[in-house]
Amino acid sequence: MVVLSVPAEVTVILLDIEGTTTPIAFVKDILFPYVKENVKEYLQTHWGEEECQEDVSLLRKQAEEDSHLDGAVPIPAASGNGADDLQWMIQAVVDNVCWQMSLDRKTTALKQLQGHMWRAAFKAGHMKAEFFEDVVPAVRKWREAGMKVYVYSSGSVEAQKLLFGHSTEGDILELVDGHFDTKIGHKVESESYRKIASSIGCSTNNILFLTDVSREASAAEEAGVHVAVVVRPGNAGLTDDEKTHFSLITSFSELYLPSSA
Ligand SMILES: CSCCC(=O)C(=O)COP(=O)(O)O
Ligand SMILES: [Mg+2]
Repeated sequence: MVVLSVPAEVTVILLDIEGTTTPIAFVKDILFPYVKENVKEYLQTHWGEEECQEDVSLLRKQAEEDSHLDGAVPIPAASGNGADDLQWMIQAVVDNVCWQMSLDRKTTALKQLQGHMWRAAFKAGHMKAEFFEDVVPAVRKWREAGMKVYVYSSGSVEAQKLLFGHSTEGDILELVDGHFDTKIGHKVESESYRKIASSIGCSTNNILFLTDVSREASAAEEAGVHVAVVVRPGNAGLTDDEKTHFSLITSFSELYLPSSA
């Protein structure tokens, strides 16, 4: 087995979700279709609720910022003119959400609504999050060795907690010391990793970030974070340069912690 030695200065392991702890197929074939298929009904049912109105306001603000983009779908402000107006507005939100999802956008507005929609499905037991089989045993081992384990995903913190709280491995939320999402910044921006280190109370070089996306790995690396790119079935391929530049692992069991020897 290939082994990647974790530098002695690392005290925090920061985990991406999609393509790292969890198969991309679970996100693309289960989580995302659930949103596309149910968003209209969800909006119709929850429209009058404060949380839903906050989600719509955030989506509208995002739509304004996106107005220069090709194919962008605007969300009009409510005119208050009866049922037809409401249905028209709901349809605009549905179209906007579907447009964003067709581009796999990681906006906070989209991720917040998705998280709220998944909540009902997870809590009712209709969905269980999949984790690669090496994840839970490795995370337990790291924690026993004194490592802190954090999650940084484009999925909202609420959605992350749903996944870890309702997984095929049971409720594994207690294995995570904390969560970060795009509210701290985007995963392809190095400043996000500096902010995460500062929020945890460590230096960037105390963190090892595991991700499947090389642009995220580069951003983290630029901030001084140690990175390993995780190669899982179904993940996007890497270029030859990326394969040479980054440390690669195919399973969390390939990480060797000197402190756990
Ligand atoms: C709480 S994870 C849901 C997956 C998701 O919405 C997503 O965008 C995955 O992004 P990641 O940063 O985990 O690759
Ligand atoms: Mg990922």
